Amino acid sequence: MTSKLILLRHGESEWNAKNLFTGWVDVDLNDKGRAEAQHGGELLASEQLLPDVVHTSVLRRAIHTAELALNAADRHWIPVKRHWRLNERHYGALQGKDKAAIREEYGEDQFMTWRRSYDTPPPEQDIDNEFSQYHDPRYADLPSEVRPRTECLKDVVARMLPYWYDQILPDLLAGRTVLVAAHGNSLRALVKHLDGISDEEIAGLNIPTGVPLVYEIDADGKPENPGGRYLDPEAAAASIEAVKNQGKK
Ligand SMILES: O=C(O)[C@@H](CO)OP(=O)(O)O
Repeated sequence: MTSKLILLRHGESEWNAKNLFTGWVDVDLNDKGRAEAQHGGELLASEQLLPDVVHTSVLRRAIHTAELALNAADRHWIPVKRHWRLNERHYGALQGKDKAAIREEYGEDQFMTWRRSYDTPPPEQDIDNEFSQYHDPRYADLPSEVRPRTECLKDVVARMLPYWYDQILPDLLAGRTVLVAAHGNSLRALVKHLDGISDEEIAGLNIPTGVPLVYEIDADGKPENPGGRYLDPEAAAASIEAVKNQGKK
């Protein structure tokens, strides 16, 4: 028996369009992002991939993407589970900064190390910075040492995996079709785990906005179709290219 796992990165956000490092800043979708989310849901409906449960982060760009996609698939009524462990990577002191300006100031190597290396986090963010979430009430129950001030992808894998094993995988093993609406880097962390991608190779993997990626998960929690299947491969390729080139003027 296999179950269907659908990964959906949120549609374009206001800060994706402005080329700003976002991380845990709670930025909303723009019009293009809303249209992408709706289109993602239409693709699900046309393939009869109908989620039984949805897991999202606690950030509105993922929450709204899930709502728009499920509405388009007529599945707006399914149970929702939200958790900070699915949040975007915390981008530390880079949150709110212009990607092209950072690339210019620090050079391509440092810029790409901060963006895509597996284990080098950006500098820590001051907890009183205007783009810090340290005092945000939605994280009030988290012990202060768990509230990130910066994260590399390795940190995201470590905080995301307990949620995978405790919440998402049990839904799949119960035979449910599961939608995970999340973020570029939290989904890179999950895909790295599912496909067994090495720490080096994961640097080259980007997730497109708003295009469902479907895995068939077996009874051991492993994909029967490694790499998954994008429901709109052309749109996925175009969006992957755009994500890759962020920060280039
Ligand atoms: O700014 C961010 O939070 C992420 C996702 O939009 O960007 P990047 O692709 O550079 O990791």
